[in-house]
Amino acid sequence: MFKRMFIVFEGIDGSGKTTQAKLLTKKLNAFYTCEPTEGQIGRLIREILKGKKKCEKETLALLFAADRVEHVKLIEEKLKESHVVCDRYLYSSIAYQTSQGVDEDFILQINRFAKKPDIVVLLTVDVEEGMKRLGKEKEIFEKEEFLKKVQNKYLKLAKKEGFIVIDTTNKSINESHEEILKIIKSKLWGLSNMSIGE
Ligand SMILES: Nc1ncnc2c1ncn2[C@@H]1O[C@H](COP(=O)(O)OP(=O)(O)OP(=O)(O)O)[C@@H](O)[C@H]1O
Ligand SMILES: Cc1cn([C@H]2C[C@H](O)[C@@H](COP(=O)(O)O)O2)c(=O)[nH]c1=O
Repeated sequence: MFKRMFIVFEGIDGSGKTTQAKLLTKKLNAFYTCEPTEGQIGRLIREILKGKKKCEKETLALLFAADRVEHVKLIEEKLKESHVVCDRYLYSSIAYQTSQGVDEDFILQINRFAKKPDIVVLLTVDVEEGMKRLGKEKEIFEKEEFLKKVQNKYLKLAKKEGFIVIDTTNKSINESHEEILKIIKSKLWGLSNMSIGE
């Protein structure tokens, strides 16, 4: 039977998520979306990430969860029409906010409404290489030591939850895309016997 897939890309800043999520979206004729969203809560989060506004780490965790409540509604709507490719989701909250020192159970509780993705792709990168790829205007989490902690947390989650893990460190954008596509195609065929782009 035909099933539309909810595919999530995760990884530290500079791992190549946006680039790869957009390439896959095009290939699958899917709907692309990201977190933080472009909505009013997402915009407030961006100001905090740029250091223009400050709040407690638990408040930030609650803002990400609130933004996600709105986002899940959109994702469910879009899944009626096509596959959905999402650039960051719940696992960003688990990896980043626990690395900031927020209690993991608190994060899981406030995100218990979150729809489970069908596939999660974790992109990894050597942290120094990832930092080099980023622009000059750094956001609050774009610091080497912090991102190492976040990546370790992601790798633990990947093992527990069965994410697809792809290292982009020494690969070109196209090489990473081909590797992702190959695995996603086999998963899609395995899950629903459907053809790509349907
Ligand atoms: N495999 C790669 N090799 C070299 N450069 C890359 C690779 N993948 C992405 N880039 C470049 O690195 C920069 C960051 O990529 P991208 O925005 O996709 O990363 P990201 O993981 O979404 O980062 P962020 O989380 O900070 O938004 C872009 O300029 C992109 O062109
Ligand atoms: C969804 C989500 C995001 N973050 C962090 C991770 C990044 O540092 C920024 C988002 O910026 P990007 O350019 O889209 O990578 O926000 C987080 O800490 N928690 C979350 O739930």
